[in-house]
Amino acid sequence: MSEPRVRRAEIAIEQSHVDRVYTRLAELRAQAEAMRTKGYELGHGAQREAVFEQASMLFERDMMVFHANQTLQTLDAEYEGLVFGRLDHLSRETIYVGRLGIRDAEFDNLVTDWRAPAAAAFYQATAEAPMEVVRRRVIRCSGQTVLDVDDDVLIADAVPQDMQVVGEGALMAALGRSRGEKMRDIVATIQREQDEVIRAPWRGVTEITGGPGTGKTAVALHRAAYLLYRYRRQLGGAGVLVVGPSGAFTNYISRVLPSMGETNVELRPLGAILDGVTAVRQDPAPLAAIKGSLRMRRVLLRALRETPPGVPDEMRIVYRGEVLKLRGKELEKVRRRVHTQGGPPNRSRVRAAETLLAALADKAEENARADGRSVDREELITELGERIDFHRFLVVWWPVLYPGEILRWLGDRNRLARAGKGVLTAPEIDLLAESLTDPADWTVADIALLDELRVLLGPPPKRRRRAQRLELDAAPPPRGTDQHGPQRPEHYDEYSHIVVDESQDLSPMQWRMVGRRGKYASWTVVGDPVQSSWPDPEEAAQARDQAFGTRTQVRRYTLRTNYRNSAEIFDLAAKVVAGHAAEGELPHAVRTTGIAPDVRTVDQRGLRDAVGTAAKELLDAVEGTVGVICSMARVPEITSWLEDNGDERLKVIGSLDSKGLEYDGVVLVEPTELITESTTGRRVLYVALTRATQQLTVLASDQDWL
Ligand SMILES: Nc1ncnc2c1ncn2[C@@H]1O[C@H](COP(=O)(O)OP(=O)(O)OP(=O)(O)O)[C@@H](O)[C@H]1O
Repeated sequence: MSEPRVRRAEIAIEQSHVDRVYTRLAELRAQAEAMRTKGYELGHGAQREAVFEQASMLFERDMMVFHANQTLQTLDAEYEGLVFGRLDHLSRETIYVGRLGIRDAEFDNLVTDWRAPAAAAFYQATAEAPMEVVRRRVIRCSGQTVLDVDDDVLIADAVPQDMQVVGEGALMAALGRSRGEKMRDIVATIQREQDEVIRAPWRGVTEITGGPGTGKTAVALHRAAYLLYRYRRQLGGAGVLVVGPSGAFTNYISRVLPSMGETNVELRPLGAILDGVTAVRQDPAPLAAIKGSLRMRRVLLRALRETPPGVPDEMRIVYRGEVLKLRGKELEKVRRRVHTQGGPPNRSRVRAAETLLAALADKAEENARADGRSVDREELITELGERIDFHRFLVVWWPVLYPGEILRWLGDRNRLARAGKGVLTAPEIDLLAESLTDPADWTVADIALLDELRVLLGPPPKRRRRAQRLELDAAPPPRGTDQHGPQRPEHYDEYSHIVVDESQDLSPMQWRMVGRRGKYASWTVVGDPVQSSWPDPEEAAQARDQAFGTRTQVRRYTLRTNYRNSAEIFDLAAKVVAGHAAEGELPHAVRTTGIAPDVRTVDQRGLRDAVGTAAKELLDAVEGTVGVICSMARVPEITSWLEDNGDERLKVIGSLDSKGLEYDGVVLVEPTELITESTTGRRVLYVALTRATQQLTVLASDQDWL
């Protein structure tokens, strides 16, 4: 048979299996529906029964409905390409690999879940170590239709007469496909080096490093899905948290886990880790460096011990006809005494009352001594401690404190100078105070400070918590990959597994914030040191190790193949960091397109037209998305330039926000500006240059960046 006819025949064979799978899926769905209906009927019946019977019937109803709903949720996930692989073993046994396991009515396997041990050979078998697999086949579907098949022969001399082999390079085909708004899963083409990381043991810390486009993010997400499948009992209840650099990024990856049937994972950008407040604005690099530094912990601690603005600076109370008076300095001394005993201020009001009463007793004794009298201390303390005017004073003088409020105080330069004395330099104090004067709008770096303050202050009394919420921000916290995610208590800190993506950019204070959520967790940590924009890597490493706990075992993996960029594009990016990356730190790009990056010198006055033209050219040239990447400062301007374009595939994005994202075509505007905007500018430019899968146009008014 000719190659196209063989291919057609093989596609037809796979189509008939895929049809069986979808028929079975419909049956399972109908069964789950029926179970749910029956559960509800049981609930209605219960109303007529005696109380004891009623309770047990309602329990049974809840269990039935719960299980039915879970099954339906799994079956209803968007299974694009439910079946994507097939293994033909030496024993002539065949298994199909797919996004979930399905058995027929006789309990025979129709599809094996890709995470099951039996499917591991689909990713791990090679010609050198074939694991008894003669032929590995990737099946590409659209909806329920098989479009194509692609085979690898692993034991060439064991191919039976009647076994056909078609195609070449399912991976290359997948890599060449156009990109959409959201990242796709890679279950059909996971590579061996990636599979090893995905299936690594779950305990301790698994660290994944590698250059841009090596699939670190994809691997970390598949690992989360794998761990939940294999260790659901250990991990499922407490939950998995995935932390990404920005909302654009978490949105970009949001479809990957649901496409594998996992909805029980929370995705949160760094600006939305703290419940009740969401920040998207980034600080300029020098400011972010101050806010992220561990030194801020001392500054915050001192700030919250200061006298709150606006509290009374004198106390007067009448005791048995005599006025007892504490002046400003004396009150401050009392406040200091309470703080030096430690403990979060919101938990210290009782201690504050005791210390204040002791100071009043001292005062009364002092007065009495002058008149040659004596005072019964015990009596005074008991009597004043029960007085309403004493308590009225106490609540204003020792108010409940909220994180947002303390950070706002630091917008007052004098206050910040006192709190930062010997810790921050004068220029740092100027910069920080200025940034905190506009409190309405928190930045991403502020969130870690607010979270630190939350812990340092301690929880406000219960009935005040609502007020604290409003104090932080009225926006509801982002929850999970979708609304089906579990409802967890506020400031939940018992995740069983935490995935941190783009970890090279977490500041020490952010590590503390994330670490707090995983006191008992195992970790998957993804990063590329060469892409780091953090100025003090050592301090960050220290905070990071602390987040993991001291005796945690760390497993390290490095991915070395760049699957995103064409070799032509990556070559240019590599030039930009030459001398900034160690030998062997840069990955190897496997795909060539024959299209070199287009570097254009433009006149600054003509920039607007040049951007418009380049964007339009790329939109015409590629099928998927086009990103216009520029310095953070230029985003509003360029967005307005392209407003009239109207093509949904076109996005304008600032350099720092482009982390982790990718586009088929990229227009990179004024590369030198990316370098000068940040303290680690070359690395930021390197990140931006490695976002394109197919075509890259660089528009530069100078050649300094090269
Ligand atoms: N085995 C694979 N099969 C198909 N596509 C893959 C494979 N591995 C990676 N890719 C694709 O390569 C691209 C880059 O992957 P990913 O974003 O996970 O890389 P990364 O290492 O996190 O990159 P960066 O550090 O630059 O953000 C994605 O489009 C991903 O789907």
